[in-house]
Amino acid sequence: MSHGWGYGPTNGPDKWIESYPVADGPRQSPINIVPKETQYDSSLKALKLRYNPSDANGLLNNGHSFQVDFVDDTDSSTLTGGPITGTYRLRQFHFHWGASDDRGSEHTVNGINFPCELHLVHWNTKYPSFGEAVDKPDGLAVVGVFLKIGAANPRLQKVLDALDVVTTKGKQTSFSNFDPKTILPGSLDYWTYEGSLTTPPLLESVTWIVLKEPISVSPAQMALFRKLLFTKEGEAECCMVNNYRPPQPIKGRQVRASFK
Ligand SMILES: NS(=O)(=O)c1ccc2oc(NC(=O)c3ccccc3)nc2c1
Ligand SMILES: [Zn+2]
Repeated sequence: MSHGWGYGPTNGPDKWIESYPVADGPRQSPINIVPKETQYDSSLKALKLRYNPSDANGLLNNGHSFQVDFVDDTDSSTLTGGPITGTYRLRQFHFHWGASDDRGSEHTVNGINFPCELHLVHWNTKYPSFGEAVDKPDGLAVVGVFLKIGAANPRLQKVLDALDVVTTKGKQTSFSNFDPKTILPGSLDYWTYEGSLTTPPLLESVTWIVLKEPISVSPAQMALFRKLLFTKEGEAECCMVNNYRPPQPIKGRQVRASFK
């Protein structure tokens, strides 16, 4: 790709392999989850998510999505239990969404797309930093949460209300005192499998933990995501929509379920 990767016809997911050959590797993400083909594993532990709202530290339009960053220099916001061993620290969360409510998620369930998917990105503290962890097979754990069209979700509103000042690539704004646990569903039942980052560099370093229960989002709230732009201030505007990679080949991987 002569220019940076993206989601358009000339730099989108089908082109990423030109610069990132791992794109057709053995453990790529996302995948289509077929519940009937998953295996219940009674040895899987309950997820333990312990987040400190004061670790929230800004909101950024990175040109591919927007992310809420977290201070990750102590174990104050962590993921433990679940399918992982040890302690993983929350670094950021972000979303993927569609141009319309019929698509936008990265993972699918029985081939069904959701309009949006939340990713909470954690790194393994057996490594000194995110940068050291990002290319290790057990380096990252990402919790994926589906958003399903329904009633407006008041817990999302604080995040969505911050978007109007970060519409263009590179814009950031202060964002603090936010507990990501408030945007998780009531049940923490999950599917888990070994996968990758879903955007370049597509590193095969992610233990995926996809929650079975979606959270709600209203059409009006989805419209707020779609007011963001992929482009910088002053450039020809390109709406930030369809920033999702389609499901990738399972290549013999087992998807385990934490629930019957
Ligand atoms: N869609 S995804 O698979 O969850 C996914 C995909 C690609 C990602 O790159 C990063 N980088 C940082 O967070 C970062 C953290 C600290 C410093 C620099 C970058 N997180 C990612 C998550
Ligand atoms: Zn993501």
